[in-house]
Amino acid sequence: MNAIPEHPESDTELEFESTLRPRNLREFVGQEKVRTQLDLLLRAARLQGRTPDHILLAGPPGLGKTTLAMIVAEETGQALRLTSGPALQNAGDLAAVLSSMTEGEVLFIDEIHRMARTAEEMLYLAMEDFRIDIMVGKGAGAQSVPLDLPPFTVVGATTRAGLLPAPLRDRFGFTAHLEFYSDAELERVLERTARLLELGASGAPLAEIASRSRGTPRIANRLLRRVRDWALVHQAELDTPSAQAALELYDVDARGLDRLDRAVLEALILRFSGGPVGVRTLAVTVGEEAETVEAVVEPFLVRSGLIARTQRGRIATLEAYDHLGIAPTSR
Ligand SMILES: Nc1ncnc2c1ncn2[C@@H]1O[C@H](COP(=O)(O)OP(=O)(O)OP(=O)(O)O)[C@@H](O)[C@H]1O
Repeated sequence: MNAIPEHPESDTELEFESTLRPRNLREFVGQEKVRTQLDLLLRAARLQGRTPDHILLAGPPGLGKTTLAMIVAEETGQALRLTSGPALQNAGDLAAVLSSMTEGEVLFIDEIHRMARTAEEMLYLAMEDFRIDIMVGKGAGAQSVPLDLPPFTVVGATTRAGLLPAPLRDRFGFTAHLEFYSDAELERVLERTARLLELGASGAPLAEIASRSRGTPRIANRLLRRVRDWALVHQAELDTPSAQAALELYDVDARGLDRLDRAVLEALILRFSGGPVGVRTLAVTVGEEAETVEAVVEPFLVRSGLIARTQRGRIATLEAYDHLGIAPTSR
């Protein structure tokens, strides 16, 4: 299991995240291209006095999708409604949300790829024509009653854009592909967080944390908090040795791999002779959900050059053997 979980788990973690969220596009660090594209889209809508087009945000967890949805609402001066794919398990669940939307509101649907098919079909119509058909009554007497909706903007977020059916993908006027952050960008995220938390830290220790944060702001902020705890308990400065000691304690290695990443790599090398092997088989071997391995572990390990995707499955690279200190001759 992850020592530093990918998703916020406790109320304090959630509260911590929400206090750190940038409130507008200027405060949002990195993702230059997406920021420029989004800024243009919002400004054009404002100039034309209309609601912005629907927006799809795609990318691994913790890169800022929820934050961007909140920024869209903030920048358009509208309220944000939050729901998620798993909460929309039938058309009725979605109808309840849509029928109470007011003009211009922003509807954020997290994990939109996990909606039920019937809800998805209702959403196509709502996004395209701002209309839904509601079933009233049951059995032979059931009737479909059309309901007009005011214009609104859907912001969908997904870690798996490929799983969205094409008709739904096509309803979005703009798809933003969020990329992992560079170490320099993460350092800027951490500088901002350190300032907001009044930690008085800058420079080298933040660079150390940034380089172990898997290109992900959520992880960077989380690790900073663990380092702060360590420095507090040991009555030490929040400096580079404190950062190294704290991160070692939480099993985050010099390249940012955590226990789950290493378990996947070790399984690939030791149990499957370096591959090729399917990602689902790897997930079962390490006792983790396939979706977590596919959406979180694999993109990071591929980006780090430690595993490669081939047509026949995943293979460990020489760098992976090197990183784990295993001789490639054991292949
Ligand atoms: N570009 C950024 N600049 C500064 N902080 C950021 C940025 N992106 C994300 N963060 C911070 O990282 C944390 C996680 O971001 P967010 O919840 O928006 O990610 P997400 O992509 O929606 O993740 P998930 O898909 O798991 O819900 C938040 O605390 C947010 O403040």
